[in-house]
Amino acid sequence: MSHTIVLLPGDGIGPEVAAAARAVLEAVAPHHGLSLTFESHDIGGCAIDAHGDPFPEATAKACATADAVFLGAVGGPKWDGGGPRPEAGLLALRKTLGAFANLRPITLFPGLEHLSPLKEERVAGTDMLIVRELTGGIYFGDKVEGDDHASDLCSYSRDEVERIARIAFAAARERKGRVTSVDKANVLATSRLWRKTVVALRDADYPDVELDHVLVDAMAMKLIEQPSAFDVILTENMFGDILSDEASVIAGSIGLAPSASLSQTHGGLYEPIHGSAPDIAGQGKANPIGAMLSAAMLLRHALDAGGAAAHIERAVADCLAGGVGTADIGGTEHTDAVIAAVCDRIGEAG
Ligand SMILES: NC(=O)c1ccc[n+]([C@@H]2O[C@H](COP(=O)([O-])OP(=O)(O)OC[C@H]3O[C@@H](n4cnc5c(N)ncnc54)[C@H](O)[C@@H]3O)[C@@H](O)[C@H]2O)c1
Ligand SMILES: CC(C)[C@H](C(=O)O)[C@@H](O)C(=O)O
Ligand SMILES: [Mg+2]
Repeated sequence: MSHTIVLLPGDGIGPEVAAAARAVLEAVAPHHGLSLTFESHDIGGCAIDAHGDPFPEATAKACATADAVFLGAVGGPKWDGGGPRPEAGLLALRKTLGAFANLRPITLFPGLEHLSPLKEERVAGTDMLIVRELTGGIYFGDKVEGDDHASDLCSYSRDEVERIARIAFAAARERKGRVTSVDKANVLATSRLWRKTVVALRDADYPDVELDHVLVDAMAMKLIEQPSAFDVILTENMFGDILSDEASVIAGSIGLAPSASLSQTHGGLYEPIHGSAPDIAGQGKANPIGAMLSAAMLLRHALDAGGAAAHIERAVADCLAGGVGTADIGGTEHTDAVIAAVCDRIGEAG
C-alpha cells in the first residue's frame, strides 16, 4: 500500500528544508518496505501570490485526504505590509486537521554540547519534550483589530485542556515519568482552569506520573538555569511557542528542532519549529536537520514506521557526531551537502 504525503514547502527556507524531508523519506523507504507518494501544494505567502489565499481550497482538500502533511515554513517581510497573512494559512491548516497536540522534542546531540550558549556541565543530560496545545488559546479567540483598539481573546475549555494533558501524561509514562505544567495561574483565568484540570486528570488517571507547576515567567528562567531538570513540559499554545524557541537554542540551534502536530482524526502535520528565516533564504545556509527529524516523526506517528524513523534519527546523529553541519551549528556545509551526507548514511546503514 502506498502512503500519500502532502508537502507544503511554503516560503523562505521552507522549500530548502522540505526538500530535505522528502530526500530522507525517499532514502529510507525502500529499506523498510514503504511505498510513498508525494504531492506538493501551496501555502502561506507563495499561495497568496499565486491564488490570493494563504490556504487555498486545493491545498486544504489535498491535506485532508493525505496520510500525513509536511510543512516547511511560511511568512516573510514581503507579506508584512497589510493584506492576507501567510501565517493565517498555517493556523487554518492546523485547525482544519484538528492538529491539537504539538510535540516538540528538544534533545542534546552527543558531540554538540559545546554549541549550547550554556556551560556544558549545565546543559549535559538535556532531553525534554514540550507538549504544546496547538488549536486553542489566544491564537484562535475572537479578535478585534482597529486603529485605536485591538484585542485577542484567550479562551480554553476543560475538554481542550484535558485532551492535551492526556498526551503529556501518556508521553511521560514512556519517558522519565515527570510532567511540568506551565501556566500563568497567578494572573489568568484560563491558566487557573488549566491547572485545576491538569491536577484532577493526574489524580484520577495518571497517579503514577509526577506533576509540578511552574509559572511561565519563572519557566523561562529555569529552562536556562537547569534544562536537564525537565522531562515533559505541558503548556498552552502561546507559552509553548515561546518556550520551544528558547529551549531549541539550549540544545544548539533552532535549525535542529523538529515537531509533530497530532490529531484524533488525521495522520497529522509535521514541521520543523523554525520559521522561513528570510535572512538566510536561498543561500544554502538553512539547517535541514529539524526538517529531517520531523520527517522521522511523520514515519513514527502517521505511518507507524518506528524502525524507519529510528533509521533516519541514527543517520542524523552519526552525521552530526562526524562534524557534518551548516553554519548555525559551527559547520561549513551547504544545506544540500548535509542532505546528501544524511542520505548516504541512511544507505550505508540500511
Ligand atoms: N512554522 C512556520 O512556518 C513559522 C515558524 C516561525 C516563524 N514563522 C515565520 O517566519 C518568518 C520569520 O520569522 P523569524 O525570523 O522570527 O523566525 P525564524 O525561525 O524564521 O528565524 C529566527 C532566526 O533563526 C535562524 N534560523 C531559523 N531556521 C533556521 C535553520 N533551519 N537553519 C539555520 N538558521 C535558522 C534565522 O536565520 C533567524 O536568524 C515570519 O514571517 C514568521 O511569522 C513561520
Ligand atoms: C508562524 C506562527 C503562526 C507559528 C506559531 O506561532 O505557532 C510558529 O511560530 C511556530 O512555532 O510554528
Ligand atoms: Mg514559533
